[in-house]
Amino acid sequence: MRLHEAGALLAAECARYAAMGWMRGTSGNLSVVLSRDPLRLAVTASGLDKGEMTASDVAEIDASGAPVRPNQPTPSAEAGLHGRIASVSGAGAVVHVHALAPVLAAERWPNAVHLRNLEMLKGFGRKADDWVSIPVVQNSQDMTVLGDAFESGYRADTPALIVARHGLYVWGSDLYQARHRTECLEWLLRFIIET
Ligand SMILES: CSCCC(=O)C(=O)COP(=O)(O)O
Ligand SMILES: [Zn+2]
Repeated sequence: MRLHEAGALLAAECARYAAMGWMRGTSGNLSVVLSRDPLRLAVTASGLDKGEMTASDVAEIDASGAPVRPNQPTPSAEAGLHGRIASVSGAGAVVHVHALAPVLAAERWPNAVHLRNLEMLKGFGRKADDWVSIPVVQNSQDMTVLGDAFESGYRADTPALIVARHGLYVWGSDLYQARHRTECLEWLLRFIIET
């Protein structure tokens, strides 16, 4: 996929998340894999209103989150974690939203949020009666620290990470699978808090 095509997809997806209230202010960021070897991702630009993105508001980064082209927008401050997640998991797209439910759940369960016996787990790629634990890591401004915390708790069957007092990461084979998983997991986290 070319960078401009990826930018158009990312802008459209951001508009959907913003409409759901999960990218308030300038929060949240998205990425999609452009190539696997070497790993290159298109990631949303930093500090913009994600509900107003255009196809040009995107940067190409490597696996460490470093920009690989001159004269492009500044990549998301969280680009390094996107690169790490895509590298470790093999995902084709990574979603980061600032929905409230994951942050509330992490306050209540600071190590992992456990889910079971819920039909919506099927929308997260699991069986309804699986035991599913969403890992929680402490927030950090250092993406290497966050990436190490992610990797130490990584399980291939659990494509999500809650960053305490910050937000939610979810990944999938493409932006659509990642969105469907994000929507279902947000529902599950809301359910577990409210019950
Ligand atoms: C109020 S948003 C704080 C930064 C953040 O957590 C985020 O998701 C957005 O950062 P970006 O650099 O991608 O705009
Ligand atoms: Zn964030």
